[in-house]
Formats: sequence, structure tokens, C-alpha cells
Amino acid sequence: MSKPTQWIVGLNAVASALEHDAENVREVLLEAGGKNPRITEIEQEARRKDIDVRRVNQQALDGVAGGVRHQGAAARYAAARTWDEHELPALVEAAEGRALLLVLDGVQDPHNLGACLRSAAAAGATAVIIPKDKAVQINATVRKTSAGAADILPIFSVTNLSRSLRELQKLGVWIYGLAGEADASLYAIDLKGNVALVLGSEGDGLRRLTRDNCDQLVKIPMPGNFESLNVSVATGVALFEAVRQRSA
Ligand SMILES: C[S@@+](CC[C@H](N)C(=O)[O-])C[C@H]1O[C@@H](n2cnc3c(N)ncnc32)[C@H](O)[C@@H]1O
Repeated sequence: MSKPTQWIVGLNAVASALEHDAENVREVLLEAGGKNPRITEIEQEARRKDIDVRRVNQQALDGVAGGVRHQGAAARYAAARTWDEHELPALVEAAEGRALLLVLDGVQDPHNLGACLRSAAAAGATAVIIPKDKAVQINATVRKTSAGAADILPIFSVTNLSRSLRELQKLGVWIYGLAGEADASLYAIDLKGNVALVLGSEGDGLRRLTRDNCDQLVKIPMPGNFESLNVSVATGVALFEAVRQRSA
């Protein structure tokens, strides 16, 4: 049976799908007369990989993009693999004591989630965990904002986040909750081993149960004494502190 397909849109998302997962790209639509040189590059790459590519008018692209800004490029993509919670332990074990997990406790804004996924992919994160309820899921806007990261990262949408955190602890993962009011600084902790970085939602931050299941709460010091960072910015800072420590 052939896999279900969906449209992914945007220059980065289409280029990334062609680069990382061309065998799941079924066809590419590009804007006729589009002047952006990246459109020509995408066209050449698709042809090189023997993928059906067509030049179409803007209305045709608007039609498949469903309101998401497409920048003159769309690809029909066989939906990325979905991950089952039971596969998480094997991924942690395969990381041999250096798993780096990003846990997002109820992010609402698809642009924020996409930006977090982009940072997670760039940081070489092992996996991303999000709750199934009361949180944005992977949709077209998330895919586009993630610049293709949503299609290459293992993403687990779990029914009970607190239970997942406890299971990670049993696997030897140290759970750090990011909270602006914490006493400990992110820069004072050891992020070299199996680590999960847990970030809260835009409005409410970390839920109480999630906090309770963290081994430690840490803050990103803000000399500007401002209320908080955007969740995707905090995600980037935290992930790349782990990357820095691991490459030192
Ligand atoms: C926009 S903030 C949420 C602010 C929310 N009003 C609160 O009380 O937490 C979203 C998430 O980003 C992370 N975050 C933002 N600024 C941070 C900081 N200075 N230190 C640690 N985490 C931070 C936290 O995980 C937070 O839950």
C-alpha cells in the first residue's frame, strides 16, 4: 500500500526534503517565472533525483499550501515516519550515554514549535517529545518553520508527559526543567551525559506535574532582568549549551 502524502511548502522545507529524504518526495511544484535562484536549484536537484517537477501558477501553489506562505515551492511528500513511545528507550540506548532530548511542555504556537525543532535538528538532538493534548502538533506551518527538521527528527507525541519523564529517568536520563525563576544556572550544570531539557509553554511555562518530575530546575541567567525569553530562543540557548559542553 502506498504511503499517505501531504504537501510541504517553502524553499527550505522543500530543499531539505529533497536533500535528506528524496525517496519520499512524490512531486515538486515550482512557481512559473519565479525569479529566486533557489527555485532553479530545487528544480535541478529534483530532476537530478528523477522526481516529477512542474512549473505552475501562483494560484495552484496557494491551493496546495492551505494558507501557509509557500515562497513559490511545494512538494508532495509521503508523510514522515511517526514514532511510537515504545521506540524511545531504544533511541536513548543507541545514544550510548549521550542522549540529548528536547521536551516541550505544551507549546501552542506552530512557529515556535517549528523554530524549536530546527534548533533541535541543528544541535543533533536524539529526539523531541511533545504532549498529545493541549499542544500544537506537527502541521504544515510547523513543517515549514522547521525548515525540514520536522521530517528528519524523531518526534514523539506522548499521551502522558509526566509518565514519559519518569520512564526516561529509569533509563538514566537526567531531567532538567528550564524555568526563569530557578536558583541554579544552566551554565553550572553538567549536560554531557543522557539529558532531557524540558521547556514550558508560551503563557504558563512548565506545568506543576512536569516540574515535579524534573530532577532539577535551571535558569538561563538574564542580566537584563526581563520577564522571560521566547520558548524557541530558550530552547536554542539550552541545546547549544549542551552542544558546547559536549564538544569542549
Ligand atoms: C515564554 S516562557 C514562559 C513564561 C511563563 N510566563 C512562565 O511563567 O514560565 C516559555 C518557556 O521558556 C523557557 N524560558 C524562558 N526564559 C527562560 C529563562 N530565563 N530561563 C530558563 N528558561 C526560560 C521556560 O521553559 C519557559 O517555560
